[in-house]
Amino acid sequence: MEDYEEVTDVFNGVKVWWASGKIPPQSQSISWFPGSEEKRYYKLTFHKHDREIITKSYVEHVLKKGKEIAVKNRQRMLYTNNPSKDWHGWKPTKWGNIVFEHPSTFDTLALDTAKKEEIKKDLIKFSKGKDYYAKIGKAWKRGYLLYGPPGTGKSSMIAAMANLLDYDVYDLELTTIKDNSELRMLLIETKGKSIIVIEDIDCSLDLTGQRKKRKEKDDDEADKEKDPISKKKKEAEEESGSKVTLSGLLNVIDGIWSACGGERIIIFTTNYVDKLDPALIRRGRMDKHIEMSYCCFEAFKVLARNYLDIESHELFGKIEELFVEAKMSPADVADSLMPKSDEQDEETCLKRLVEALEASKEEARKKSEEEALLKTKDGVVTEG
Ligand SMILES: Nc1ncnc2c1ncn2[C@@H]1O[C@H](COP(=O)(O)OP(=O)(O)OP(=O)(O)O)[C@@H](O)[C@H]1O
Repeated sequence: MEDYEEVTDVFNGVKVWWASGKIPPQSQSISWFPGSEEKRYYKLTFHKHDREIITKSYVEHVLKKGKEIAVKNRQRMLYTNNPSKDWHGWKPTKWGNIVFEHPSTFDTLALDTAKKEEIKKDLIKFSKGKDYYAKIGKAWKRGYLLYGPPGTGKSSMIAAMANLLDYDVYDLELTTIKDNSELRMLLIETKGKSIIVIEDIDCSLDLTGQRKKRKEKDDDEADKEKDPISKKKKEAEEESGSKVTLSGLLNVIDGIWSACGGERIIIFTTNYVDKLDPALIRRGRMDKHIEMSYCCFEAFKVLARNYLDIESHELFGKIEELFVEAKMSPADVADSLMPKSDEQDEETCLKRLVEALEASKEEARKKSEEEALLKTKDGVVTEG
């Protein structure tokens, strides 16, 4: 309401009158904060015989609606954890934050429609589950594991989830956390109505190997030197000096953090789901596993609508055929579909995609031929 504005409202058939006003500052001194002493107020007027309904229900209703509107209008934040050397000083700096404005939504996400609906329903059920979680005696949290090759939309999915639920996002970078107690301090500081994301969990730390037996570990060392992911992991670990362990992470997820308030979603992403320790991703911890896979024709149609504003085209038939064998990530499909200049029309972009799909199909064919050849060779060697 503007200053000195008057409005009427009707609640369960009862009419009330609201007026806004303000009390000017008492002192005339110059303040660093202009308007800080000015007091705004609202005056509510109603008939005497409606007193009971107003004091018992209406005021409560107004406060509840007010809170809902405030949540809807609030700016959502993207938090990232600062290295612990920056945690001290005149203001708390464990988490740095910027306004979260990622445009991805479930409408713009290229994904099988049934899968999309299932995920949306799951999220909405969770967000409305306060009483249910209290009734069954479980912490109000839910874990998701998003896995799939690079560029299949894992980050876009997280943004779409945050936008659907109006949650903040905490992007937790494990490699800059010194040890388990720092991890605990960070997670305790997160607020409700938030999504905590640990991206590329397989690369963050050597979380996967912690539970292996010593001997098995030693045997693995030689292989690790050859494997690029293990090598990257080892380098990250050595560089950061982080001592966060798998058991530390699990303790925080299951333990103290669960007990201190609710409505948190935790998401792990990985490109290599097979490499994760089963303890990390078992149901109960990661309640829902979502595979983000290569683009299919249905997902392509969403991208064509987003990028070119088209629902159909004569090239769609050919593109549908090519998607049966070609393996392209939605990110690569999106790149082909995006006009690179004003002269490029939908035809040019679709033709570019057809070429890319044909190249990918050819690559897939060669690969399977090579694999078949290797299998035959193996057979000959065994027989010999
Ligand atoms: N399923 C999708 N729907 C819509 N856009 C997508 C999808 N997948 C990828 N994209 C597009 O490709 C870009 C990269 O995707 P994104 O970062 O979400 O992939 P990712 O799976 O998180 O990749 P990485 O594993 O490399 O982190 C996005 O900015 C988006 O424009």
